[in-house]
Amino acid sequence: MPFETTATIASFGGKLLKLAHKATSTSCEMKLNLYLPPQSSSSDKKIPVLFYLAGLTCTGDNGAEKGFLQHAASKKGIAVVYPDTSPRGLQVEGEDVAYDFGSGAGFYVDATKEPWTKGYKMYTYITEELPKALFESFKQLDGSRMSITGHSMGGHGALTIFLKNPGKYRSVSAFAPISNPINCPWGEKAFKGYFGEDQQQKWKEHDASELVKQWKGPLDILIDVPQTTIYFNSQLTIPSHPAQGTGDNFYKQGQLLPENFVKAAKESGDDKKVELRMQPDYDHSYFFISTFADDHVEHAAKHLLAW
Ligand SMILES: N[C@@H](CCC(=O)N[C@@H](CSC=O)C(=O)NCC(=O)O)C(=O)O
Repeated sequence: MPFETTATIASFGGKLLKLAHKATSTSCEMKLNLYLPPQSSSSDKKIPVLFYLAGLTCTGDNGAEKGFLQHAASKKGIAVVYPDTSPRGLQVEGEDVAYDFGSGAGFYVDATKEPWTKGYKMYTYITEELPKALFESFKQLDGSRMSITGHSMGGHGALTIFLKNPGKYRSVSAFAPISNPINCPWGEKAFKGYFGEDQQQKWKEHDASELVKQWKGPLDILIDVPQTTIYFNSQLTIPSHPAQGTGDNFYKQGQLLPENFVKAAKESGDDKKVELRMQPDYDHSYFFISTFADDHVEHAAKHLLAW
């Protein structure tokens, strides 16, 4: 369906469009933000696209307003898409009960368990319906050059969507991603609800630490996690006691488990480069994301602008 543009806001020399469209996969109107860098109006060349998937409780506004990805995107000539994190207002019983399930918590999967099959199809929305609609409506976007990144639940979405679709995205990176959802409380709750407790194979199909074991060929992934221990290029040191004090409470609670992802990548081959940077003192918030946003856009640009 075509997009309605509800606002146009100047940002870093380009334009942030607030968009809405009726989506079939999610059975509702979906809102999103699209950042068009200055190059999209000053050049005839099509511009590549970076998808930013947000975390629990977010809409497409959190990243657009607080993530600061537009700063580097405007310099590199990259468009940024900020989708919503779930369908809205479907009147599914229980969808607004908890912050970590239902509204604002679609987990970028297609639910197979009732009653969530009604529209909790964020995997299809993000990988198929949204890009198709965008490339039909915005001819200056280059559908053959897409990258993906995300935060927390959105980091899980970015990693799994990239790993499940070889060749579709040029690169992936993540901020504090839920890296092994089948082994953390957030993931267990979501997958139990959207797939069912007995669907272990389905759970694994949406777990980055499982998917990376099956990846064929080289990988180049950037992950930033707020904490106080240093990891670099798969050189793994698992802390016996997670650091206390400042840092990421969700990491400390075992919700993120990035070590499991690095370990799985490392075990699956020497050509899997995962640069996991533990960033001292930062917390899980958008202060962390905005600080390292330039690096993640640079990482995407390295792949999007290479050919
Ligand atoms: N309200 C919850 C915490 C929710 C939260 O921290 N959400 C994060 C993403 S967490 C993983 O997906 C977020 O991005 N929030 C929006 C923001 O603008 O910061 C609680 O009470 O624990």
